[in-house]
Amino acid sequence: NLLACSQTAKPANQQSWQTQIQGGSRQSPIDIRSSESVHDPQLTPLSISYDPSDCLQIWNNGYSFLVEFDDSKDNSVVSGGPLENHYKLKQFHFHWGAENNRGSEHTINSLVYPAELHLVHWNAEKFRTFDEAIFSENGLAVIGVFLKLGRKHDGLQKLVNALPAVKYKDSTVEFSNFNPSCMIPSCLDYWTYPGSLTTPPQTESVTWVIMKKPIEFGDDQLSAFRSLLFTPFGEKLENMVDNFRQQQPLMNRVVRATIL
Ligand SMILES: CCCCCNS(=O)(=O)c1cc(S(N)(=O)=O)ccc1C(=O)O
Ligand SMILES: [Zn+2]
Repeated sequence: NLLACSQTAKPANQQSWQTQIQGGSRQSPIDIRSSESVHDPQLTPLSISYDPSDCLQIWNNGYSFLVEFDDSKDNSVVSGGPLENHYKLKQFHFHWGAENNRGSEHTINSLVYPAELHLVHWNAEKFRTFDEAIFSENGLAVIGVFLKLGRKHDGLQKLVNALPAVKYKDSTVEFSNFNPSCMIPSCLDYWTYPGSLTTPPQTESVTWVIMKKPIEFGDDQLSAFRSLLFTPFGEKLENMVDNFRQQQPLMNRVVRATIL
């Protein structure tokens, strides 16, 4: 048959409506099914150490707000766990919903959280720049932390107070002396799996480390996230909400879990 078959067989769990990058086999986010995760006794605890003086600014990039760090030194790093090298903190950002029943990118047994924090790190032992690491195997390590509604998070309030200054797309405000360690849960148990960025270019360069326990934050703090805008000053007001990607097929990946 001269005509190439246009209907190549798709893996059973790959839906045609998934926003798959061409030929992507390890896309993020995913639903983590705890019963199918593999307890790996060789997974050591993560070693996380951040220097608040590396914190530089907050930037509304029209997709989320990024808190950016000075990655020219070796003071804010993560290592251990599934990571072969030490990775430097570049930025952290969040994903959240317009309503409390959606917002996180990863889910746990289909349980959705109202928001998810991503701390983006790059492998400074193997690559010279962040931009190089984005496009490289083992280039990035992103720590994901779920946020659930409850008590106000005192550490987060300093960040929330700065958000009105970055209401519009492309606005930036100086932001210093913030220690992201205050947003890491006290329980360091995690799941880990090989994945991708969840925003373009969705490169498959990320080792994901998803903390098992959520942190709590308050309704007013989530409302402050939702009062940011996707749009620049002077354009139609579009609230920055629902900035999460649809779940992607697991395909032939295994999610490993710690037994701490
Ligand atoms: C040069 C293009 C950079 C794209 C990736 N940048 S990033 O900091 O890794 C990032 C990661 C992620 S994610 N959700 O961690 O994959 C989301 C947004 C961004 C961003 O830059 O907006
Ligand atoms: Zn993210």
